[in-house]
Amino acid sequence: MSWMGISHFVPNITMGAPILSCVSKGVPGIFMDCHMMVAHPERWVNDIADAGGSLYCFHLEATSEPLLLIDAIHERNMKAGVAISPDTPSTAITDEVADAADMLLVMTVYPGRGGQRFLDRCVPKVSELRARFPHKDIEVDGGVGPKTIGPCADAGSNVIVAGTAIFGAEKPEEVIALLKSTVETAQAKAAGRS
Ligand SMILES: O=C(CO)[C@@H](O)[C@H](O)COP(=O)(O)O
Repeated sequence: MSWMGISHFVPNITMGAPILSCVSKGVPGIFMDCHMMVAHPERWVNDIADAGGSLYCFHLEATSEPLLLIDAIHERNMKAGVAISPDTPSTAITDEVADAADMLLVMTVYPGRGGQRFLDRCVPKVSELRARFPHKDIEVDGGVGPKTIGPCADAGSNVIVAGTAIFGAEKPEEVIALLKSTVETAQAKAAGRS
């Protein structure tokens, strides 16, 4: 599987397991990328799996046993994501953890709320992870929109979370199209270089 061929776009909505359950019933087959900005992420794996979660992304800072947690997520047939907050270096994600995970998430704002300013200083972490893991899904989340997607895409991010940029837009579909096309163009450029 080549990351060059993968590009997800994830509209960001804050919700818990009961709402996920309703969404999964109402939209059968929907891929629900669940970013768990919680302490003790081990506690919620079963609830999210039962509610129809597709990917369970936990914060590396919130667990001392990331490999066991990834196993528990996989046992419930979900993909596993590993997130790092702005002050955590990319090197905190060991090769072993990255190999076990399905996706790595570089937060480009501090976890907590939407509408924060994009932190440019997090972008080099995307490049570092892309260099180490050419085939891994790498997500960015926080302050991503038409003005900030370029550096994320060029750094090698192929999974984009956007909240304010979409839900605050007059024409959300145009923003979505722009985010997607920026990632696709960057991927095509990177493929030409390799
Ligand atoms: O929840 C978080 C950060 O706490 C992020 O997922 C943001 O909510 C993304 O929203 P925007 O920054 O795109 O508005």
